[in-house]
Amino acid sequence: MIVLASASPRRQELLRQIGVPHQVAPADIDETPVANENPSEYVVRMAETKARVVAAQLDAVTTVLAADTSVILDGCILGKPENPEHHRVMLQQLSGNTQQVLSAIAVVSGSRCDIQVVMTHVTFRQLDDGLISRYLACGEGDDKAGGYGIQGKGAVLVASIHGSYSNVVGLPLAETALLLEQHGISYWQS
Ligand SMILES: Cc1cn([C@H]2C[C@H](O)[C@@H](COP(=O)(O)OP(=O)(O)OP(=O)(O)O)O2)c(=O)[nH]c1=O
Repeated sequence: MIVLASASPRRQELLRQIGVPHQVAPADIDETPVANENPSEYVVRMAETKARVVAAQLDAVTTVLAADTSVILDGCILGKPENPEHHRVMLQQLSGNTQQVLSAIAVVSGSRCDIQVVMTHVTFRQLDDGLISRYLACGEGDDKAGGYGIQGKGAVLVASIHGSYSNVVGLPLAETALLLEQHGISYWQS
C-alpha cells in the first residue's frame, strides 16, 4: 500500500488503472511559481514538495507518490483558470498551437526521493469563439491546468498528441510504474 499525495480524482483513477493499491492524503502546499523558475524546475519542486510534506506526516517505511502537471505555451506556464475571462483567453492562446504538457512525478520512501519529468506535445485545432463559449459553459476545464481535460469533452479540442496520453491527464503511467518498481512497489496487483 502506498500513499498518493494528491487531491486529484484523475490521479487516483490512473493509479487504480495500473493496479497499485493506495490511500490518499492530499498535500496542501503553496503552488506559486518563484521568480526566474523555468517550467521544468517548477513541476519538479511542486511534485517533490507535495511528496515530502505528506511523507513527513507518516512513518519512514511508507512510500509516497506525488505529481504536478503544467501546461506550457511558448515557454510560459499557463496554470489553472482564475475566472471565466482568464479561461477564455487561455483557450484562445491554445487554439491552433502546440503546447507542452509537463508532469513531474516524485516517489519518496524514507530518505530516498526519485523524480522524473515527462513531456507530451499537444496540438489544438483552431477554436472559434462559439466553440470556446460552449466549452466554458460545460465547466469541465475549470479546475485543470491549461483549462481543459483531454479525457472528457476537451478531447474535441485536440487535433493530435505526441507522447504519453496519461501524462496529459495527470500521471504518466509507464514512468510511474517503473519508478514505483524501483522502490519495491508492484503494479498490476489487482
Ligand atoms: C491538461 C490536463 C490537465 N488535467 C489536470 C490534471 C491535474 O489534476 C491538473 C493539474 O493540476 P495539479 O496541480 O498538477 O494537480 P491537482 O491540483 O489537480 O491535484 P494535486 O496537486 O492535489 O495532486 O489538471 C487533466 O485532468 N486533463 C488534462 O487534459
